[in-house]
Amino acid sequence: MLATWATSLQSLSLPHSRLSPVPSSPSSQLDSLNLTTHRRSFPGVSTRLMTSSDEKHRIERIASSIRVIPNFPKPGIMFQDITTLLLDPNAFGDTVELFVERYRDQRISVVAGVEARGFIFGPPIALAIGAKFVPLRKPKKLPGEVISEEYSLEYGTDKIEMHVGAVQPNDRAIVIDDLIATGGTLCAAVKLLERVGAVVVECACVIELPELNGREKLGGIPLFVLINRA
Ligand SMILES: O=P(O)(O)OC[C@H]1O[C@H](OP(=O)(O)OP(=O)(O)O)[C@H](O)[C@@H]1O
Ligand SMILES: Nc1ncnc2[nH]cnc12
Repeated sequence: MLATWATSLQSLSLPHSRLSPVPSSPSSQLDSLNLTTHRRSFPGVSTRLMTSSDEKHRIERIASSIRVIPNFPKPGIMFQDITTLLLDPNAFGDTVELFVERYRDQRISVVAGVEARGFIFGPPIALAIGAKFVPLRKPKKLPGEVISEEYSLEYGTDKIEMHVGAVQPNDRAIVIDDLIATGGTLCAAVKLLERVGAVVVECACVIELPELNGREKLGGIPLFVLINRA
């Protein structure tokens, strides 16, 4: 099987201090079945309680929906193509739902999505957990005043930018992208948020390429992923 599912998903209790544990008592489980005002439902995302076999099934469905294209965009790269995941409403809905289950009770006020593919997963998660969505964009795309962070690519450098005023000191943020490879992009995203005083609770991706050790670049910020790909 190409996919493995992250051990952190087997239990939704979290191993680090920035994220408070997901409630597990019978009463809080009942609470989690009730839609509150900030937990609006939307197509494909339910609020039922999940068992670990449900989670495994959903993650396998997500993993099998992601197409791998060898040698794109250059020789030697196994490109993880999430556009095929988007063609499958069940897999897309499951993906969003797994993130919503993890973050809905964590008092997250900002979901920051990295251009371009973080713009696909971030907004439905933000809507479902009642947080604002903040786009982190490639240079010269945002019209207002911005702050920028440069980061290294395999060859050369790139930059991402965020609007001044979009995030306030003491906002509690998560950063969403489709994939972490070397970690340079997420590291720059974390720096942007921390520069304006936000607490970055966690970074979250659909896919991790663990051989590239990207999570080590995150300076202690936890990383949550659904799928590891060799
Ligand atoms: O961990 P890293 O080595 O930084 O790489 C991960 C980034 O690479 C891809 O985006 P890309 O830069 O290809 O931009 P795109 O989404 O606009 O195609 C991916 O969507 C991540 O954002
Ligand atoms: N292998 C890969 N597939 C998709 N996006 C990527 N970004 C960096 N490496 C990637």
